[in-house]
Amino acid sequence: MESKSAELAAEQQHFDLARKHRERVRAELGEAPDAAANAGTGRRLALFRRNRKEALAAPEEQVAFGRIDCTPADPGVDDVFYIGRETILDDQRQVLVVNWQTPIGALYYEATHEDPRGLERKRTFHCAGNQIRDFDDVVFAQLAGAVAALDAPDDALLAELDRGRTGTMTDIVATIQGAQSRLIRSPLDQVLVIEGGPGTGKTAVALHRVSWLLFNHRDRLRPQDVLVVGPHPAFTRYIRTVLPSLGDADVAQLDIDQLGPPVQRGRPEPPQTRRLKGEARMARLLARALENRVGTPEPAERLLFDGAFITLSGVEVAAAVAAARQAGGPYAQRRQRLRAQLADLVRGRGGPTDPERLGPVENLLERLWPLQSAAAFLRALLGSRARLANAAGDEFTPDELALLHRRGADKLSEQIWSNTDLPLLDELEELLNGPPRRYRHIVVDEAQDLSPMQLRAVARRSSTGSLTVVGDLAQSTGAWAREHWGEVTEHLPTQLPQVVVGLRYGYRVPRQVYELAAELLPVAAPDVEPTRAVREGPADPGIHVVEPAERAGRAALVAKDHALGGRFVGIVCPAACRAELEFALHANDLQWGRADQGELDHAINLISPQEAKGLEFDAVIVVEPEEIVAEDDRGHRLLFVALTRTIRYLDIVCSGDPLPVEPGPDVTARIPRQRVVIEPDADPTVDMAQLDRLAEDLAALVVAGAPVPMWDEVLQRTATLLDERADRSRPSGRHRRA
Ligand SMILES: Nc1ncnc2c1ncn2[C@@H]1O[C@H](COP(=O)(O)OP(=O)(O)OP(=O)(O)O)[C@@H](O)[C@H]1O
Repeated sequence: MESKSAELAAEQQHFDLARKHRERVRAELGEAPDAAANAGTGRRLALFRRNRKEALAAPEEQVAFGRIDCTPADPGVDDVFYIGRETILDDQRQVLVVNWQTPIGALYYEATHEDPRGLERKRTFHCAGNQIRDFDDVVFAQLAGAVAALDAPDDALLAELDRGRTGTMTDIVATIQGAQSRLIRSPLDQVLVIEGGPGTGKTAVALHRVSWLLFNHRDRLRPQDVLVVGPHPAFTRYIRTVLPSLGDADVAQLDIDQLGPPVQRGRPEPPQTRRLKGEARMARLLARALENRVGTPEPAERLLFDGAFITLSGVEVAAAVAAARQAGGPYAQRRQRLRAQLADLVRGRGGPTDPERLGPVENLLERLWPLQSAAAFLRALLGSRARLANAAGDEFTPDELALLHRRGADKLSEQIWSNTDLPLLDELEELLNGPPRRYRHIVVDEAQDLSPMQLRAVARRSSTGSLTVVGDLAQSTGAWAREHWGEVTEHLPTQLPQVVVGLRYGYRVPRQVYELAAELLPVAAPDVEPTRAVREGPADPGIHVVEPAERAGRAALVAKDHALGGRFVGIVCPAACRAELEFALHANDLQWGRADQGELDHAINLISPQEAKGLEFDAVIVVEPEEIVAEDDRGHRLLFVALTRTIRYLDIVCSGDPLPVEPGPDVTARIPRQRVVIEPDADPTVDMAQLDRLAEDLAALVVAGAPVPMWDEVLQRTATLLDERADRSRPSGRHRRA
């Protein structure tokens, strides 16, 4: 047998050769002459070359991450394949490296001791750039006695998971696990629901599935045919570089609110209204309300053309309206049809034919079938009790209609919309003008929280019914917290089979942290199976129980400590503690990123528990779990989400119960995880300049977070929050505002 150093040298020779040919291709793509017959083709060729070139791995990157040795069909003939991000051929078109997306690539990920898939050996390379440092072998034939070892994660995976995090997700091509690979490669023509606990790789799998589908269904799917929908802007920013790094730059990635029209947002709403406006029966209410806008003709319609009247009988106009009502298609298209019929009637009576002279027809049309925009229509509908009642049918009670009713802004341009208005506007847009741009495959992440109206907005963008739906019922919160996937899939296209498949191994959350978070599961989601954490963390969770007045200062100090250690930090903070925390960060001269503005670009980032969904950090500080639990009807799930955002360190800073699991005794006593002991600082002293800066920051927050007409409301709410805080921090209440 060859010595390891001889083998390493031979492997390095292969890596060097493959790299040489990859660089040859790069040079050729840069130099290829413009042989196109015309300018359009030339542009397309140039674009193709640019995309091809951008898709090539960087010159310093390793050419392959693995190698498989197949059992040779002919004895004496080696069947060895190197697996990498892209296929590399030499100048004789001999394959030096095989793309991970090919069926041969699948063998690398999916061979197991139980089913070696015809492999003798699987080799994993450890490299610095294109320089091989070492490799590990799994020799399948020798595994009979060492099966258990395979259950443990391999070194390459552990090294990848230990890598420090930043504000952007990276691809996992080199370490895709068998179960993940099978989901990535499952058929295009289905609604595939990928479920699994936090950090099982659902998002990563869904994105790699997009790349795999694009590669393997080139004939049916172009990058422009795929849409990825995420829960909020910070998530979209977090995942945005994965697909481009896999060579698929042109896939649309939007957050769910971007599916609606671009209107001014930020209107708050009570939970019952949010719930009601998300229901599917709202679609029927809108459709009826729109049909109700169609008018009834007079018994005789007299139209004045150039000084002479033409009379159309009410019966014939009503027949034209009825025909337009019954014709299929969107409102605007049926309006066109009515216009044409009215013009025909006028022409039949000797009226003008020139469209320029058909003003009276336009007036009649506008009275019978008024032109509508989605926003103007919805503002008028929600602002009128009578219109709501007329459209309600027997589906809404008077109390429900009262929840929907609200006074609209005086001008449409000043209207502020809530998030639950957006799918209504989108629905109306389709009723008025027809379907939006459609896609052949759609990925929906964090789908467990979407309302039926939001799911309808996704479904109407699907031209084929092919979807990848990603989520976790144990993390389902908000007005539409779900218990079963059927509650989600019933609102999605049904022409293709619907399949729910689970991922069971947790790659993000260290064992110690997951065990703590999983104590919530019996209350949060009793039917959900816990995941199996694949690795240990560097430390037990730190529990800091402090006086209320110290809470924010302590959280800021813990964050600072982690940031100084070079870690990417997320502070998950309930709304009730947000202001005090911003104050404390400020007082400690710490800069922070704001997830509510889609920013995760600082060492320390401040996020709400709702915004935490889908994100991850090296170190997470969860502030006041009791408040997080109080923030949602499924508050234990919200806390579960918050606790499972860390890839390494977790700290809980609170003055109440660090793990409010109900029913049960105070858990402080039974948590043996007192890792961090930071001596509490004296109250931060604040000078006037600091107060000015704080005021400026607050003003900037208001300016960035809400349009001008809402400022009063925001400030009033802020005052209420401050009053509440003052009550809690100073029981005497002597500093309360008058
Ligand atoms: N096979 C793998 N190799 C390396 N890293 C992996 C692998 N699978 C998952 N990860 C990493 O684990 C982390 C969690 O993955 P991901 O965000 O996709 O999980 P998730 O199931 O969507 O989590 P959540 O439900 O909390 O949003 C990410 O950092 C991801 O890169």
